[in-house]
Amino acid sequence: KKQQQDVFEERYLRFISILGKGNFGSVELCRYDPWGDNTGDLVAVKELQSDKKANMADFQREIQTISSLHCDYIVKYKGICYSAGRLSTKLVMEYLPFGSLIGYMEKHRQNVCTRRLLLFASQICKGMEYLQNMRYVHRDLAARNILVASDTLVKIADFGLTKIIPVDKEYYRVTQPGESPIFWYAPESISELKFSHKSDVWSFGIVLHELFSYCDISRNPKRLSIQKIGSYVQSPSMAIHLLNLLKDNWRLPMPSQCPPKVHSIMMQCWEFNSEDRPSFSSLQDMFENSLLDERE
Ligand SMILES: C[C@H](Nc1nc(-c2c[nH]c3ncc(Cl)cc23)ncc1F)C(=O)NCC(F)(F)F
Repeated sequence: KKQQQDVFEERYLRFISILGKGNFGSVELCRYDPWGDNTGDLVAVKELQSDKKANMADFQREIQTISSLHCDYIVKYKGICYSAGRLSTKLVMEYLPFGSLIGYMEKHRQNVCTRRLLLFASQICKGMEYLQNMRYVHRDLAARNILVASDTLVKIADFGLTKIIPVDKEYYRVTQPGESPIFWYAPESISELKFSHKSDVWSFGIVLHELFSYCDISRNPKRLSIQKIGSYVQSPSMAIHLLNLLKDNWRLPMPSQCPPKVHSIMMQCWEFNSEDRPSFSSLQDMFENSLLDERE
């Protein structure tokens, strides 16, 4: 059923600042203020950067995706705003004041304990479990696409690359790679452009590494992989080098002070064969247990 789309009138959408640039759109902080007295809500508004037709189809799919998701661990859809003359649609979402996980960690890493990292990990896992039950594959799960709602709540965002798994298949094969974040990609995604719930599990393992590295830029997956591959390698063959490393069982080095249980969970997410990786529901159980064990 077509969900009742909340329509936001552009004339009441007051621009405040640019929050950032996404896959093919930019997100602005606005206040929706119909009364004109600054009592309206702050909202995050995503609009298509360029007016390329191809992107418009992708953007419509992103709106379709996010408007169908209702989960505490996924950024909330609020509605759409038809821009002047219907030239382009804007996606209106809830505004999370604590910003992206990367920025939050840069600011607060001193007082984020292991227990809180495990809480964030289990919330991302719950969001991914919900996404899997809706037959969606995120395809861009990374700390840069996690938002912080409060000191004890994170949410998954940016559904620009999300695809629906067809009912008769276990995976989705994309046609063109685009500017792919290969350092978050499972081997089968690098070599065959195949994406599945199990390739999202691989990316979840990378997010775990980012979390337990406190999103330290000097230890981020891209930097650590390029250090291993050699920075002289140019991009198309970068993927081949990375794939061969993964075939030879190289994996990202464990973050310092990473609990052994979390180390083992990451390694399970990074099993070369997708069917050997855990599901998000079994990952959820592992977090329930390790949350109980973790003192602090
Ligand atoms: C392109 C946009 N970039 C940024 N967004 C925000 C942000 C703060 N608060 C927010 N509240 C709702 C939304 Cl949708 C974004 C923000 N902060 C810094 C950014 F660089 C974005 O969407 N990034 C993906 C993700 F949302 F997952 F971080």
